[in-house]
Amino acid sequence: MENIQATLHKGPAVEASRPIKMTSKDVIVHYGAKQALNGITLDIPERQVTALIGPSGCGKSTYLRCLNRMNDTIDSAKVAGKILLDGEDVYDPDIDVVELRARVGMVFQKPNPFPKSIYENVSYGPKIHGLAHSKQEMDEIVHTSLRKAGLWREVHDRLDEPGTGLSGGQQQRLCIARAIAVSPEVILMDEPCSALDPIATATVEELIDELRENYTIVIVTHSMQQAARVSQLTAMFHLGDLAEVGPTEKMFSNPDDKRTQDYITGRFG
Ligand SMILES: Nc1ncnc2c1ncn2[C@@H]1O[C@H](COP(=O)(O)OP(=O)(O)OP(=O)(O)O)[C@@H](O)[C@H]1O
Repeated sequence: MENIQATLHKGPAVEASRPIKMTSKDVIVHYGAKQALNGITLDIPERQVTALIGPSGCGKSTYLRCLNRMNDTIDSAKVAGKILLDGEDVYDPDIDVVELRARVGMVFQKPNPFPKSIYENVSYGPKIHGLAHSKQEMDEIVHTSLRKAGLWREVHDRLDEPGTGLSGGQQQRLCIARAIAVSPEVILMDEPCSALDPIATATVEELIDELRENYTIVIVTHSMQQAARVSQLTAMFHLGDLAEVGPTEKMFSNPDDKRTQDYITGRFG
């Protein structure tokens, strides 16, 4: 616990009055007969990093996937309850899911660039969403996204080379550039550093800290040091329940719930 306290982010703590970007109310998820989430009610503050922590199998990824309806792609998954983005029900039948996933983008555990050039990896989303009307506009989007993802300096002279030829950390930042290219409001990250070495992890963590200026970020992480370093709000999941949510500093120094206390001191998980 002392170690984690030493790594706590020294930036501004979560502001009590921060506007709420996404809200979930009583979210229940079943995979077939198995219940994975038991009724999650959680507010995600705008332009902050919210970390989802908890032992393996407690439902963190399931919850994350509800936020942009990625669970729709799993046949056995049934989602109940409400999830609102700026007050709008993301499960409303009139919602265009492709549009929703542009507004609420996702970065996965394993970097997954398309087997295409660096340029095409970033331009693909803007192309299908019709965001550029000329080659010049597309170049601008691609270059800006790569800059925001902290990758421009490393790749600007080889945009035509395959994205899969980059290092793991660069590939993950390429995936972040790809998410940024369609101007998302929220970026969901499911253990984005678990396949990366410590140096690439530090670079991605610094990037997450910069990105929160413009984007709302929700990150699933197994690393409590990472949650402490990058997030302002931490939500602790346990066996499909939300055990506790609070400012990261408080969660790692003085949690209210015994399950959080036990988890962060390594008693289980
Ligand atoms: N596609 C699926 N089909 C059936 N059950 C699933 C599926 N995905 C997850 N589950 C189950 O739902 C529960 C929650 O899983 P989930 O992956 O959300 O947890 P997690 O906290 O993200 O775990 P981890 O930290 O190990 O990634 C687990 O019991 C898991 O086995």
